[in-house]
Amino acid sequence: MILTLTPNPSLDRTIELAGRLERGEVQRAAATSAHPGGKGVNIVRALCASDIDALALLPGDPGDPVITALRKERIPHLSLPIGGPLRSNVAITEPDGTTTKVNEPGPELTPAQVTALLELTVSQSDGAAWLVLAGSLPPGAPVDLYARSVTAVRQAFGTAAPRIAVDSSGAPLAAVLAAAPDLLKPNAEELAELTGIGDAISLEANPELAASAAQTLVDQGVGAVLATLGSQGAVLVTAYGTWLAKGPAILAKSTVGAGDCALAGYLLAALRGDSPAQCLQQAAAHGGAAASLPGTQVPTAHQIHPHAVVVTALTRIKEN
Ligand SMILES: O=P(O)(O)OC[C@@]1(O)O[C@H](CO)[C@@H](O)[C@@H]1O
Repeated sequence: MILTLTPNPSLDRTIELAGRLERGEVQRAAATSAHPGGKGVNIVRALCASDIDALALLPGDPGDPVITALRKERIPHLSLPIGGPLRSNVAITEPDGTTTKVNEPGPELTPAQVTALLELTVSQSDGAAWLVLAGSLPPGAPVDLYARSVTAVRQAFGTAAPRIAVDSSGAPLAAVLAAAPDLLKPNAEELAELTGIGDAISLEANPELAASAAQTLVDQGVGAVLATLGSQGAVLVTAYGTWLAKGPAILAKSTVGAGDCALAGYLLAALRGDSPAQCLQQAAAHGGAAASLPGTQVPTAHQIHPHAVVVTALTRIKEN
């Protein structure tokens, strides 16, 4: 089973425009949609679409639109009531795939609610294969919440603890490095910010540079780094080697949630015991399929084509 924690979930509203976004103008939406979101929620939606046993943990009252939608969509979840509304995030998409995203900060959690969320995460980790700590932290959550979660889960279960993946950004991502998670899933921008190497544009344009930035994280004790590089594919760096994946060119409809689907692809491949290169291939296939769908829609099995993704070993240090 794959467990995810999303401390700052959202109702993701997507507004599709028929033309370019014009700043300062009144424009009409061609279509709109709303889905329960937040990175860990998207990962569970993507895993369920591939028939993988998964559970999303999140704050949220039973009547909150996010929780209501999760129930309606039959997405397995456990929510912790917080006595107030979750946030709404807005994505505006243009016909060429350009997406403009505005994310709210989220509701303020009390120290007791943060503790309850951490305790729920530890108790639900019993028997899980993976725990994914995902997204930004809401106001009130300490910046090292993910680092504390890694430590608490490992203390509780020792060698039987789930492997732990982190998909976050900024200070919470930097703070978790000290806890040496098993997997990090940064995009190019997050990787550049975390390592101080290059920037989003240079890392996407130069996967070898992205791989060497990711290598610095593995050298610091992170188990593996899956770095998604937008249309340039993805790289995977582990203690066993470095691989680059490149999928066929796609017409992107919405990149929102594509990184989450890439991580879901990696995890489902890891769960079935695939090699690192195959996990990367599945990640790139999932991510590409998600980007070709509107909004935060997740792909189903027949929309995902791992064999169309070419994986190249950049370095191979040890057999595994
Ligand atoms: O504000 P955060 O937590 O960093 O990101 C939240 C978010 O942008 O991430 C998902 C896409 O990855 C969306 O479902 C959601 O709106």
